[in-house]
Amino acid sequence: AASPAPDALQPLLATINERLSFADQVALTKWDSGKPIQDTAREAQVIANARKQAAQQKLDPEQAADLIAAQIEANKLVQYGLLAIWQAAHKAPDVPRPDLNQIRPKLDALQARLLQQYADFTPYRVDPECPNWLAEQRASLIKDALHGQALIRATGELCVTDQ
Ligand SMILES: O=C(O)C(=O)C[C@]1(C(=O)O)C=C[C@@H](O)C=C1
Repeated sequence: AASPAPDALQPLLATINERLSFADQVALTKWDSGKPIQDTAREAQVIANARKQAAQQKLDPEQAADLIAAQIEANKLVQYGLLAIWQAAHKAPDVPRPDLNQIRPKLDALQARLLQQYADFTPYRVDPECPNWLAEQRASLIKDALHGQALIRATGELCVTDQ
């Protein structure tokens, strides 16, 4: 029988999903401000933080950077998708939203946990069952097509299928 998913996977996916869920709030601030979704300087800062944090967590800085880069790509995928929907509708949801400078510290705050959980899962990335575990556990987190695609993007490099 196939081996069950390691305990390290579920918390990692929960944190990946938590980070992704901030994309909706970020997109609303960008709708309001008209600022571009892409903020290259901020991305460089987030990734530089990941490299620094990796050193403290027995994690290869390049792998930490790659993981966070995938999270940023997934975040933008949600934002572009939502902005396109709101543009077509000429309106965005009328819900209260924090400022971008209140959301960014929340993204920063979960990053150490995300990297720790990634470090804990690292030995299982090469397991031949990894893609099956991922497919199974992702399914329960998907709330709609857009966020589903983004979660697929966010976790697209978690399993190492050849080397
Ligand atoms: O902070 C922002 O402005 C975001 O849109 C969030 C985020 C991220 O995922 O960290 C994504 C896209 C930007 O290019 C920079 C950072």
